Amino acid sequence: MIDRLKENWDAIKDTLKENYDISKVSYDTWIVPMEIHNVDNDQVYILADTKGIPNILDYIKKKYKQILEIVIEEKIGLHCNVIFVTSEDLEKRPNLTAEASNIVTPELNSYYAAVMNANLNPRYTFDTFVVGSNNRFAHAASLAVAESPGTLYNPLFIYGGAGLGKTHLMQSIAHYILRNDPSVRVLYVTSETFTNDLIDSLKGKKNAEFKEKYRSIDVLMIDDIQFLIGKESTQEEFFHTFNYLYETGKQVIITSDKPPKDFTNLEERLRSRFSVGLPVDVSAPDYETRVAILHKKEETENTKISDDIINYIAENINTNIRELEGALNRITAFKRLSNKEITLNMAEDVLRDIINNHKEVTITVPLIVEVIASHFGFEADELLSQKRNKDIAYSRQIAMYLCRQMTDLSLQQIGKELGNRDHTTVRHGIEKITEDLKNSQFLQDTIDVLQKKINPALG
Ligand SMILES: Nc1ncnc2c1ncn2[C@@H]1O[C@H](COP(=O)(O)OP(=O)(O)OP(=O)(O)O)[C@@H](O)[C@H]1O
Repeated sequence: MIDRLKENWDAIKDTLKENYDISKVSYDTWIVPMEIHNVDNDQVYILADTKGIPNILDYIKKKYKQILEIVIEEKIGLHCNVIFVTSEDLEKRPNLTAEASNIVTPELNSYYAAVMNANLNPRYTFDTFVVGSNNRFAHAASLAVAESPGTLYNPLFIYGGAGLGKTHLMQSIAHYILRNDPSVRVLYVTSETFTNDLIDSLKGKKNAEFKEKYRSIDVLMIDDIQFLIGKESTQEEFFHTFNYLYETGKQVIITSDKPPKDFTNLEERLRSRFSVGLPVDVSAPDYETRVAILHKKEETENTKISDDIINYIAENINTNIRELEGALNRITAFKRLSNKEITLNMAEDVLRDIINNHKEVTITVPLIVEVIASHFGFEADELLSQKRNKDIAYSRQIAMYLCRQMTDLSLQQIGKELGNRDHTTVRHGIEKITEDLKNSQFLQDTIDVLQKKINPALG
């Protein structure tokens, strides 16, 4: 029977995803890591990943036991009793045959339920967030908002480059609020979900449902707002949702890859709304913070990697925390699979492609200029010169646009490096390309090709 169950395990998970109302984050967090541990007559032992969260097993049981039993019966005809176990249970009692007992208080239970309803990643809490010089201010502001939502900084606008902890910080606020009071209605969505919900509501004439979902809450968190900008009807609806929540004293938290003032085609009224609150930035962590993040990750994953490997990773991956974690994950997986201690030489081998890729993607203005000039058949010097020839001038504006997109430089710095131009000229160039992109697929394709040439890792 265990073989049949194993063969059908993926199909069982797919059915759960398709036929039961499980959010993507819950599915990815709880269902995906589940494995069959054992089958004893009609007792099915399932190994669940508790992510190190104490007492969560009871919650998993309440939520998924019954539906798993139904789907297992449907798929392989086994009328069974599902029992969840954890790897810690198995370490302590390898021949475990009785259900692991976990006591969960009603308060904890309501908190876990609220975390699920709000769409939160259980890992993204203040406890697991490392504070360094790159995020100290953003962290302090987030904590202040968590302590008194809707009163201090509204909206809180967290901005910064990819993989630097914006989502983690934003969700930490939600966890903190819910831990204190699980009845607070918190909702985390990406801009994409917001847009899709709006489109569905327009198609199905379910505007009332949409409004109910987005206006009946106390804390709304919208991730990566830059993807919403420029989509006019979505932007319009967001404006109304935002106003409604703001005027009724509810907290809004937004993340973005850039500050409000840099949204060139963000409607003026939205930009001024955002400016009422507090914009805080997160930047790339320094070496000490990178080491601390890696140690924190070791601690939460309950693994131990030698310090020279941790230092090696921290020295070589310095711009993106997601990549930093990816490197550590790779070492951990390698250690688990090979079942032996990893030396620095082995780690260098295992991480060679990540670290080399990482080295290749140091993007500078001269690199961007070089790529654009050779793509359009000019000399790099011509792009930096004062020549006003139409093609050169347009390529220069593309360079301004890509420098803004692909580096962290300010308008002033870009202007300086692009032949000592004024920042207003740079802003104008970026606005021109942004505007043209709205109507030209050809320009969009050109920009895509150039970006991949500048940063092959994007290919
Ligand atoms: N200060 C930190 N301490 C611990 N982990 C961190 C920290 N900052 C980021 N991380 C981890 O790095 C990963 C990426 O972070 P996150 O998804 O929050 O980045 P982001 O800024 O929202 O990225 P993107 O803009 O690409 O969505 C996550 O796994 C997160 O837990």
